[in-house]
Amino acid sequence: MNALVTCSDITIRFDTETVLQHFSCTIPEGSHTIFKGASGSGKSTLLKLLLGFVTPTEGSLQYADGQTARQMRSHIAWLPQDLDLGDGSVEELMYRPFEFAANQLKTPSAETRLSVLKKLGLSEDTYRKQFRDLSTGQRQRVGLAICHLLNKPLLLLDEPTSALDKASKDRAIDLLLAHTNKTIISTSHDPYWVKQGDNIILLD
Ligand SMILES: Nc1ncnc2c1ncn2[C@@H]1O[C@H](COP(=O)(O)OP(=O)(O)OP(=O)(O)O)[C@@H](O)[C@H]1O
Repeated sequence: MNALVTCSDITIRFDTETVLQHFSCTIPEGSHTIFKGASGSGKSTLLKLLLGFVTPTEGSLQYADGQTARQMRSHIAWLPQDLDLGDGSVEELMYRPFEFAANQLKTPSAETRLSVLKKLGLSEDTYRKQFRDLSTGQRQRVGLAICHLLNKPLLLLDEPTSALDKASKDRAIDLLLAHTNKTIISTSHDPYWVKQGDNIILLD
């Protein structure tokens, strides 16, 4: 498989803290790559590097087609940890990402949005609720539903199963991982999710 992204000898330093040092990796196109490591090892920072939100102190990051991380953003669906979509109902907030010009043509119907939520085990009642009133696991599933509906070639998922029970994890795996030709890069401590990866990168 061709490399979608290559990290070469990357060091990331915040003030006096060195989060990553001389870190290199290759992420094949079409892989499910998982960054696995202890809390504080730099997993979320790596996803932010891939999004261009963090700049390496040393080293370089290259996407296959010569695009910068910032240019790649329109091809990426990102699920951050502790997703907070702000005020509004799930119904309203699921529209928001489709207001951006790059996503407008993909705007899903209410029927499609509901059907994806149901595939993740959420009900119509959840769809009508205020996002801020949802449990952490329900929020996480709304985020996964949005990532799925955005239908981007690259998914970045930060601890996507941290608040999910086994049945919800299985639904997320069926929706996002089964029969896909996308590249998925996730971070996880969860052995059940890590089993789904085909390129596991351990961080010290
Ligand atoms: N913008 C920032 N400024 C200063 N320090 C930061 C910044 N972002 C991350 N860090 C530090 O970098 C280290 C790694 O953070 P990161 O969130 O990448 O870890 P993680 O492996 O994802 O952890 P967890 O599994 O707990 O989510 C932490 O010590 C964190 O405090």
